[in-house]
Amino acid sequence: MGQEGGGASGRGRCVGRLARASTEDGPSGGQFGYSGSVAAGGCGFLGEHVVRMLLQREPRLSELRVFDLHLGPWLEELKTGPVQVTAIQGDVTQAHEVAAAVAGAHVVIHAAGLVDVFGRASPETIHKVNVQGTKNVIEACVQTGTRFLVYTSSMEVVGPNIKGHPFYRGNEDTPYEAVHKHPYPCSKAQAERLVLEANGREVRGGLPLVTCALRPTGIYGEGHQIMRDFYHQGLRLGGRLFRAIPASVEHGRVYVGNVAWMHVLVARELEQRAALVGGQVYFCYDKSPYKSYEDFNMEFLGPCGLRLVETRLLAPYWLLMLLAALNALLQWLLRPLLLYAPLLNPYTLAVANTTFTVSTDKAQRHFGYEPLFSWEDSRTRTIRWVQAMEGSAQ
Ligand SMILES: NC(=O)c1ccc[n+]([C@@H]2O[C@H](COP(=O)([O-])OP(=O)(O)OC[C@H]3O[C@@H](n4cnc5c(N)ncnc54)[C@H](O)[C@@H]3O)[C@@H](O)[C@H]2O)c1
Ligand SMILES: C[C@@H](CO)CCC[C@@H](C)[C@H]1CC[C@H]2[C@@H]3[C@H](O)C=C4C[C@@H](O)CC[C@]4(C)[C@H]3CC[C@]12C
Repeated sequence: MGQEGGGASGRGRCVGRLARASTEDGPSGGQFGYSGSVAAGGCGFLGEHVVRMLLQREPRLSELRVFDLHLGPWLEELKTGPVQVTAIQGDVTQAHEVAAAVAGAHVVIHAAGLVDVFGRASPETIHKVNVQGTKNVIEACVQTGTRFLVYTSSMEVVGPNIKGHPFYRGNEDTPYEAVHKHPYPCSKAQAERLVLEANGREVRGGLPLVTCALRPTGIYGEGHQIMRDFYHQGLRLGGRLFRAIPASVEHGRVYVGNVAWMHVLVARELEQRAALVGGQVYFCYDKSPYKSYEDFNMEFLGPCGLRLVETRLLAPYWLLMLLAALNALLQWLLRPLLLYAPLLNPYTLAVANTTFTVSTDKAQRHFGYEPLFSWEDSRTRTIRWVQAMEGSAQ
């Protein structure tokens, strides 16, 4: 699955039936049927799976608009199918572009966002894309009369918090001291609140908006950039990765296909179950095992030839904290000259080193969600994807 930000097409260029978002030449409300959907961020890691899942598993769908800042070349292959797929290059921070893309759609799945816990983007940019962008999506629904909105939130809206409190097999009602300091979780928490508060707002035509938020834990699967990074790092280190986090720290993970399926299902069910689902949050879950972040990655990287070397004596936690702090300092010092954004920083270390796992059936109870992919399927698909990567150790 392609997910590189750049995509093949530059701003304003076309892939398939493609439009540049604008209120003048964008899709018009009358052009699309009742079953039209918008997948915002539809060319990202999760977004691509959502797009493909909608096309495979949503029989009522007649038209799909894929809205993204960077369009992927893979959209080309979708134009031959029975559903009318319109790729729209646009920016969620531009209200008029969002409104043009949303006009006349039945439902919007908003998975567009700036996912950055490494300090690549400024806090202002993260806020603009994740918070202002979400405001724009909500206002577009209200102004154009789109009634159903599914927002991709994140586990980080809850935690882990900076105090390192464990969230062990928690659910949507588990009390937890959510403390947001980092720009990314702050932005996701604000955006989620906006989406939930918008539930019940009157949209054009007089009917109420129905919204909900899905909170994935760490997503894995085909197209996962960080998995790719770890794999290449392991190859560079002679087929080894070094354990940095105790195996006892559990990190919640969920397969991308199941996260996509949950989005498609809730988008379908929002209309019939508006009173129950509207204004609700749901963790994304499946049967993936509870493991540490590194042990979980080894489920895929192990069969691809990498091994995890135990280094507790070589790398005690205080040393990791020191390295993370050093990385943060270097990032700040080098900022005027270059972008230094390694995986390890005080925030990522805290997230990786704090137990955060969910155990819930809320999505099953509210809208009949069952994981589409078993753990064995999810694992096999992810391993095949890693093996197919160039430079495989196999
Ligand atoms: N990856 C995870 O583990 C994870 C976990 C929980 C929640 N999430 C959430 O899921 C969503 C998707 O994440 P992902 O991992 O697929 O990230 P991603 O970066 O692969 O996808 C995000 C997509 O949004 C698009 N985008 C970014 N800025 C935009 C803008 N200004 N206008 C229009 N499109 C824009 C990007 O081009 C990209 O295609 C995000 O909202 C993220 O917060 C991800
Ligand atoms: C100490 C390192 C030695 O191997 C390991 C560092 C791993 C970190 C880079 C990742 C550990 C946990 C990840 C996050 C988590 O899976 C959930 C997320 C939620 C989502 O909304 C965005 C991505 C992320 C923050 C994810 C990012 C990478 C980790 C911090």
